[in-house]
Amino acid sequence: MPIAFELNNLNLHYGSSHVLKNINMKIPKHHVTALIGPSGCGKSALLRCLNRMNDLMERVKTRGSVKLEGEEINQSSHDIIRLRRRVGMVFQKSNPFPMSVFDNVIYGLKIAGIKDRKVLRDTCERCLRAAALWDEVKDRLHESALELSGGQMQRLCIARAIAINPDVLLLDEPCSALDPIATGRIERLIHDLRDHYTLILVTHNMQQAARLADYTAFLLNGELVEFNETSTLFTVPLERRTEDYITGRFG
Ligand SMILES: Nc1ncnc2c1ncn2[C@@H]1O[C@H](COP(=O)(O)OP(=O)(O)OP(=O)(O)O)[C@@H](O)[C@H]1O
Repeated sequence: MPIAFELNNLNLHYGSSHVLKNINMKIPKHHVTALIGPSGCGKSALLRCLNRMNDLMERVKTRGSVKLEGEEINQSSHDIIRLRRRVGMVFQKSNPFPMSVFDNVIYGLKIAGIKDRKVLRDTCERCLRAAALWDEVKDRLHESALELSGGQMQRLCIARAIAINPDVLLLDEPCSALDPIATGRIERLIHDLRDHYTLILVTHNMQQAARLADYTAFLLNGELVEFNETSTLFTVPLERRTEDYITGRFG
């Protein structure tokens, strides 16, 4: 199976705390992989290793190898701008820019110097359709994005992330601030996007991981305890610690 990311002996320290411990995993391409585990176990830290967002933090030290399609990204000489173009990110709290819906979606293209109005218009429509938002906003493209609902804002952030044609989308608890209806829409969207992108999802919600993910990784205290097909991990976990977590005995 084609692999998007390959992690070998990945270690991360924030100051004196050892947050990720010898992580080894291969994340399949064009599938949904969920990262689950109790609060503070290192899910977001691991996600941030995949587009080097940890570099923005102070007193952080990353050791080991992270390869994206065979290319080492965890070295200072790696082109971070290119990496972040290939690996888009959507956060827990949607963060539309204070500008119109249209300008939000095409923001990355404008930064890249694309000015052709037709290209910008077509990209905007294509990405809003892909994010299942077009019908709701097609008559409000030039209104402020800050007037959208929370769920619409989150889909707008997904549209903005895919406008620059990434290979991978990192989703850090994208539904945690949403009601069940908006969550359902985002879940359907994630399901549909897997044909075109590699999706890696941090979630607190085990039902969500079970519904959406092809593969699930269970982390505990910075260790990768188990990484398997979701159906296997939730029905016949190999590790006692996984079983205890998914059956609610701790966490
Ligand atoms: N900027 C930082 N500086 C120092 N320590 C940090 C920083 N960010 C996170 N940590 C610590 O790293 C560990 C892992 O944090 P991380 O946010 O990855 O956990 P998580 O599994 O995503 O948790 P949650 O589910 O609560 O979001 C925690 O102990 C946390 O306190």
